[in-house]
Amino acid sequence: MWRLKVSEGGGPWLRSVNNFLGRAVWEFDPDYGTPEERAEVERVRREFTDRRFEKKESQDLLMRMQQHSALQAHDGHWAGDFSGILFIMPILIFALHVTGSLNTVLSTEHRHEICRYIYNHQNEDGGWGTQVLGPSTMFGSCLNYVTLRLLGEVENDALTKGHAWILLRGSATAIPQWGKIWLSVVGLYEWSGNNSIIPELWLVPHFLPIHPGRFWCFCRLVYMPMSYLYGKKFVGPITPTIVAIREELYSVSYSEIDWNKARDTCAKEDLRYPRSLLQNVIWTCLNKFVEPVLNCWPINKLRDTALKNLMKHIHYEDESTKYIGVCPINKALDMICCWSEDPNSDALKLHLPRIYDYLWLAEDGMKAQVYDGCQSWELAFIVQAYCSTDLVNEFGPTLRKAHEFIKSSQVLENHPNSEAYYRHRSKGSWTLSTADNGWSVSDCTAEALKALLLLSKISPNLVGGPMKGERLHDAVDCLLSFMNKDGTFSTYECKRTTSLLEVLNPSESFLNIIVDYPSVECTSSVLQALIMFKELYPGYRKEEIGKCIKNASKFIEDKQRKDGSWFGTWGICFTYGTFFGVKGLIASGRTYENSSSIRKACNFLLSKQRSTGGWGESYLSSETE
Ligand SMILES: CC(C)=CCC[C@@H](C)[C@H]1CC[C@@]2(C)C3=C(CC[C@]12C)[C@@]1(C)CC[C@H](O)C(C)(C)[C@@H]1CC3
Repeated sequence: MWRLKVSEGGGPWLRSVNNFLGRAVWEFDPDYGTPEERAEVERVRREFTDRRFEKKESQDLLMRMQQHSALQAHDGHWAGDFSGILFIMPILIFALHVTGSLNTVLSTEHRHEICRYIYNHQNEDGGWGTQVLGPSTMFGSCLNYVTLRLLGEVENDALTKGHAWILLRGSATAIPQWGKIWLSVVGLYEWSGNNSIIPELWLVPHFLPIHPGRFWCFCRLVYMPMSYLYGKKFVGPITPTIVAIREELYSVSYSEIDWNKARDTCAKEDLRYPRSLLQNVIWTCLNKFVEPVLNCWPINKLRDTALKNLMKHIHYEDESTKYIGVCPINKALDMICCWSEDPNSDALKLHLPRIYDYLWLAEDGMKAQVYDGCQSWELAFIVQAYCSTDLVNEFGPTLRKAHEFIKSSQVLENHPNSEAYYRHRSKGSWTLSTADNGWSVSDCTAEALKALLLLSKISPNLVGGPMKGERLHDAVDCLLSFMNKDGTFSTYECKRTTSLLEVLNPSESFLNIIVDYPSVECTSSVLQALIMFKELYPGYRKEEIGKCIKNASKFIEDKQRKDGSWFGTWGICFTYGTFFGVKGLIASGRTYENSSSIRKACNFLLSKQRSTGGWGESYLSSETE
């Protein structure tokens, strides 16, 4: 039976800054579990599959069975599923396929569970969505179809239906940009059918707004390996399976495809953000003029320099995240880059055991998470919830373990030579997940600090000793370092460039990915943390904190919409945004009586209450605003 291993790791190829705290990995142990327990696992799996079209999310039943009496893991955190995006497992499988490590990293049981998941989440029309709840797209369908084929699946009804879906809607030539790039990497699409992702862009002077070092970290780190692979025109091993899939994905034979035409084709199911005229002009110029010039002697010497530079940055990212990466996408792509540089490299060996950090198991099968978890973030809220009840005395041991977890998950140092690699300060911060991930986030730091400050008010006999003053100061220094010029807060870094550059986003699938925009959520979390800190430590960086509180609350007030709500970027949209908007304003002294913002927010929330008494919202709010 499968078992969840928490805070474990070891061996020569797995490194950690804090003994793997928070690492949750599923392992198959054939001897584990009683016959009754195994029968129960089978039962919940069957139930999921039988009802898969009505209820698309799993309920994490296998984890709940493991944790028996309570959900908290022995290391203090609450493990759980953090998945839902259907293009992440494919890129991980592509990376394993390209590097020849599919069967060494994934056991037969892993592969079996991955297929179970993909089949369970195939839509009734035969395609796959970009995410579990969504309608079928070319992106989701092609990538999941190819993944099943790479995992050795052949000739069955599900594949036949998937295949038909793809061919009926214009075939894989109509996959959006990211799909084109990934299919090119595994040899299922030609690089000439892609738009340029010029590696030389990284060589422009850093003071220019267009330097990728100024882009939002996800965009920067995902396009970094993409650009490397594009620059090298890298193609993985052309195995007999790849040759076979080439003939399945298209309506004409692979050798007859018009790649020039394919470059600008995108299925209507996938075209969320069609390109503007200006964008078309830019991409045509890049493809027709810039790229050919860059390929001419002697300018083409630049490409080598550009690629070497990119690889240096890729190694830095891998090392500073202990080979986890800032997200699974860049992890998988970086892994392919490392392999293309040297198939026997230590870097590749260090990448492999970190694949498991992204895999999660539930009754619907094995899925890929969007991050290596959200341990620190969730734990901070759970602690705050406990502290808001009068049950603290009854849950001393739970809070003590959670407290220990927060203290041990703080990032203690900046990454070496961080500025040269465009990294923001990390000393004193918390990540969304584990300390090994290493990427500090403004609001994750704020919420962890809030939890610590609340715990510091409870007797140490009950919840353990408070964190040392110096480390609290590090946390506050780090929070202040995240402040934008106007007193607002973005996610991982400060806002570094202008939104005019969004014109360079060719993805068709994602909006606003070039700039790290301030959000009401991040600004509110930091505001609350600073106010709570100021009450306990009034003297520390008094003026800056005071100014920050003023600007941040003003930003929140200004961002409120006419109907009293706030647009939330990072959760299900208006309900989530309003929750943060209100909490921020209340923390800074606004009340129902003295603030029209709060009154408007109340009216908004009351107007959205449902007849059952609760609140809910469609995930489509974000897209349709
Ligand atoms: C689509 C791609 C590229 C896949 C990787 C997904 C990441 C980019 C996403 C997944 C989860 C994600 C939405 C998240 C965030 C950033 C982008 C993430 C990491 C952050 C950390 C931003 C700040 C937010 O306030 C909050 C902490 C809630 C979220 C958490 C999830």
